[in-house]
Formats: sequence, C-alpha cells, structure tokens
Amino acid sequence: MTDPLIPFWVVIPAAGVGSRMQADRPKQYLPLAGRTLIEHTLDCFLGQPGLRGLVVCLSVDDGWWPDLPCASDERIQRADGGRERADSVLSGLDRLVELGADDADWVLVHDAARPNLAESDLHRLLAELRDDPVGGLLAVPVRDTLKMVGADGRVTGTPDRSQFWQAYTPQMFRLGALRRALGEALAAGANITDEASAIEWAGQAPRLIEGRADNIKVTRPEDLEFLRRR
Ligand SMILES: Nc1ccn([C@@H]2O[C@H](COP(=O)(O)OP(=O)(O)OP(=O)(O)O)[C@@H](O)[C@H]2O)c(=O)n1
Ligand SMILES: C[C@](O)(CO)[C@H](O)COP(=O)(O)O
Repeated sequence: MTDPLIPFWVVIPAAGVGSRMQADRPKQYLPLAGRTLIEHTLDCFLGQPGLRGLVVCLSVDDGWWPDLPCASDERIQRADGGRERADSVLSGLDRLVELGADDADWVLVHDAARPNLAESDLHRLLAELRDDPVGGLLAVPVRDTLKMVGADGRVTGTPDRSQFWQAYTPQMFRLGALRRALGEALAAGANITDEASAIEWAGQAPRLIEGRADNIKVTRPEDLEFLRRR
C-alpha cells in the first residue's frame, strides 16, 4: 500500500472517436461487464485518497456522456477535447489551473481507453516518482521480436528489442512543466503522441516504471474481446 497522502490531479483524455474500433459509438462508451469503458477507467481513480481533482476531456460533440450516472458526480470536472489527443490533454491541464492546481502539483494523465489499470500499478507509479525531479510513466519492456518495415511491407531490419519499452498510461508529471512543454511542443509542430514525448522534447528524461501488460489501450475490436473474455 502506497502512502495515501501523495496528492495528485488526474486528466482523462476521452475526446477521441475510436475510428480503429469501427464501432457504432466512440469506444470509451462501449460496454464492458455491464458498464462503459470510461466508467471503469474513472473508477480507477475516484476512490484514491490522494486525488485532488479529476478532469475528463470530452468532444464538444459528445452526446453520450450526459447519459452516464457519473456525469453528475461532483468530483468529475469537464474540459473540451481538441483535434488531437495532445490538444485534449492541454485543455485538461488548463482546466486544472482553473480548479486551483499549482505548477508544482503532480498530474497523472490516463487514457479513457485503458479501463484495466491495476491499483497496484497506480500506487507503484506514485510511490516511485513522488520525489523524482522529472516524472515518468508506466511502461512495459517489449517481449516480442521487433521488425522494421519497408514501403513494400517487407522486413528491413530487426532492432535490439532490449532497448525498447511500450509506453502506457498513467503518465505522471508536474503540472507547470507538462503544461509548458506540451504548449511549446505543439506550437512548434512537434509530433506529440504522449505526455512523455513533450517532456523529452523539452530536454528532460522521464523515468519508466514497469507495469502490467494487461493495462491495455482498447484500440481495435480484439482488444475489447480480450477484456471481455477475462
Ligand atoms: N483528439 C483526441 C483523440 C484521442 N483522445 C483520447 O486519447 C486516448 C487515446 O487515444 P486513441 O486510443 O487514439 O483514441 P481515438 O483517437 O479515439 O482512437 P482512433 O485513433 O482509433 O480514432 C483515448 O481515450 C481518446 O479518447 C482525446 O482525448 N482527444
Ligand atoms: C498515450 C499512449 O497511450 C501511450 O502509449 C499512446 O501514445 C496513445 O496513442 P493513440 O494513437 O492516441 O492511441
């Protein structure tokens, strides 16, 4: 059990359309064990004693959120999502400032599409990074052989997989540093696909905290089938 007094804020990017899922609704609203994916994801954080506040970033066109019971949960604040995930996250960080969060506060950013975060992973991330000068993220060492691919769909190389980890979420950084790095990286047109890449763009080296490989991001239909079979 980690020290429950590590205070932190949470931003949940949930403004995507889930195009790779090819479903009849944004994937965060697909059912899993009787509730939506986003409800499972929010539950990973709402009961945590260190939680100072949580912002969910929703599409301005989102017609699904109001029908959920958690839409009336006073612990959950909203922010408008943006064109890309990074834009949604930046909007969520701006909302945290409006809610009174300070630059030195820890912020955890976690994909709405990752409903299977284990509490043990969350507690390990908080405990390992609480005094870190940069912050970091949950990640998993690559376990399969990797192949580089050419335009013709054929192998062009086999890199040394011992140098690769898969980035997961939550990703944990100080609010001020992340907000500045993200804003500057996006303004410079950098390709930012996670919070750590913005921090790296700013010249810092986030720490990798090994987590469970089943903290999967529901991206394609088989990902949800995997979770439903558990
Ligand atoms: N403009 C966007 C795009 C994505 N996300 C969120 O970021 C998380 C990870 O993104 P991804 O898995 O790519 O979700 P989608 O963009 O919805 O999926 P796709 O790329 O298949 O459309 C998801 O919880 C998604 O809702 C977001 O908040 N704002
Ligand atoms: C943030 C992330 O989940 C880390 O692996 C990933 O980069 C999100 O990528 P997506 O294409 O927006 O799903």
